[in-house]
Amino acid sequence: MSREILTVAEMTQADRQAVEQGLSIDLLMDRAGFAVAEAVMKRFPPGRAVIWCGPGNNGGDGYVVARCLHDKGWSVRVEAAAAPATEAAKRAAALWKGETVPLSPSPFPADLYVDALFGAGLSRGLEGDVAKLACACAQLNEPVVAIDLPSGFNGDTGRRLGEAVFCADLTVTFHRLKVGHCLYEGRAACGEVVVADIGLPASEGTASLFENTPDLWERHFPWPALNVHKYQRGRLKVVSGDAGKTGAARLAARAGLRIGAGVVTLLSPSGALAENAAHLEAVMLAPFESDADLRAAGEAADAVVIGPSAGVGETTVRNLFALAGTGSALVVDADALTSFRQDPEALFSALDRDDVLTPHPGEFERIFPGLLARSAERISATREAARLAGAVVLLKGPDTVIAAPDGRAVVSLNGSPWLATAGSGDILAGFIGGLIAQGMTSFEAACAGVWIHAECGRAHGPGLIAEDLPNLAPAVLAGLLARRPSVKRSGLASGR
Ligand SMILES: NC(=O)C1=CN([C@@H]2O[C@H](COP(=O)(O)OP(=O)(O)OC[C@H]3O[C@@H](n4cnc5c(N)ncnc54)[C@H](OP(=O)(O)O)[C@@H]3O)[C@@H](O)[C@H]2O)[C@@H](O)CC1
Ligand SMILES: Nc1ncnc2c1ncn2[C@@H]1O[C@H](COP(=O)(O)OP(=O)(O)O)[C@@H](O)[C@H]1O
Ligand SMILES: [K+]
Repeated sequence: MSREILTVAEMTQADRQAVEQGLSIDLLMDRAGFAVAEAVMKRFPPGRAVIWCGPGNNGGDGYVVARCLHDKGWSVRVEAAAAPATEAAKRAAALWKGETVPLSPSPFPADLYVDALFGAGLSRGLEGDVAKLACACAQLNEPVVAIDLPSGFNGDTGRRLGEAVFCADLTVTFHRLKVGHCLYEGRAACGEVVVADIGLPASEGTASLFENTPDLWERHFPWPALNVHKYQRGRLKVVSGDAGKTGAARLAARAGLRIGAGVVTLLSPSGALAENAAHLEAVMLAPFESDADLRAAGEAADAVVIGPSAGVGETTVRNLFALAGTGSALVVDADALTSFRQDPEALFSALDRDDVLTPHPGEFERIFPGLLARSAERISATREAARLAGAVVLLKGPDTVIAAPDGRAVVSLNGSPWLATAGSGDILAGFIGGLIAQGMTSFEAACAGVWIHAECGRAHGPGLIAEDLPNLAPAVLAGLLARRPSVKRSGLASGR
């Protein structure tokens, strides 16, 4: 099942629906606290726990955790930042039979700490002793478990509400992931994230944001038919830069071939032909002299990647216009984006809805100046960018976001810093181009490309360089193929 990511308002709505359907807040709080205690007991041996409780329902959950852990033999100390202020929290606190002491700004010695101060709906920064404790919390060697979200973060943006924030090794949230778990810095502060089912009614159809998992796109993955020939597996072309700047395009071309495009051709300026020829085997090579040549090449392709080391300037602008007029879908990356920094509108008017822009934040700023800074977070910025461009936009980074002009949006959670290496974005462009060439729709190809790219990065880990990524794709693809229910019937499993 694909995982929905909710805003705080959507979570409140789910909450309200549950109450309307007769579920009591006390029952939900009990289940929430029990789920946190269960997650704790699964990971940590019994010992001394300090529970930091806030005045709201997040604190209410904390009193339930205290009760559950105490019942299981833990030695529990409850520290309250303020007296319980909601009716449910008051009742939960009353059921805690142990002592409750005022919050200490420096952590009392313990084996484990629970941050039950504030949840994802927090609207202002931490202050006073709570803020002091947050700073001390960062220095703790013992595990910290956050209920819902580490306190101090905005659940809708992942941004800190003030200077001081808590950080955790484990975060247990309820019903669904919230945006604040998925975007940095909130994401970095969460540690492992567990989404506990507390019996809220399913909100299917209401969320407009999803985690990028194969469930979203694997039904449409372009596995080859048994009797396919190479041209039917898709024709991808990649535009090379001039002599001395050709490696990035070759990386993209190789990635496109690895992800399954049947025929991949590097379109090379004549002056770079010898250099490219010296480094290519299965990837084919075709020269171009003019934008008319490129137009003809674009007509005979299913997808074209333009941008990796293409060169910034008029030539790339002309080349993009030539390709944009053809029937092939474009993946517009790197220099092809930067070439339009003076006139992004010209790029947008040349694009179709099946084209994909793949900027990193620097390139994003060049073609959508100020948009990231004036948006609440990168998801709304990417959605707006897709609407403005009339194309799929993929904003790269540790929390890559993919958005379509119709408002669909997806966040990737499987990336790793090993991907932050020169040329890694070129491989991603090639993966996406290769999938589009095979007939996948552009939004799904972008999602699948990002997911596979990240899985390759994880599979390799330390020491990864961009050249490694295409060679890691076969194992990731094999894993995807094995998930396919009809894999035996397709004949692909046996390789017959
Ligand atoms: N959704 C669900 O289905 C379920 C949700 N559950 C749980 O409920 C939690 C949400 O509870 P919540 O709404 O009571 O919010 P929460 O963060 O506990 O406290 C807000 C309080 O803090 C106060 N306050 C705010 N900022 C402050 C500051 N900087 N410094 C000091 N005070 C500050 C603010 O006061 P005010 O702003 O009015 O002054 C208000 O009193 C959620 O995270 C989850 O754990 C579960 O029980 C199961 C079902
Ligand atoms: N810290 C990180 N965690 C996860 N992914 C990252 C991180 N930093 C970069 N990436 C990913 O690595 C790739 C880098 O692409 P890009 O910046 O275009 O590099 P290049 O231009 O060198 O190819 C993108 O897919 C991006 O999402
Ligand atoms: K919390």
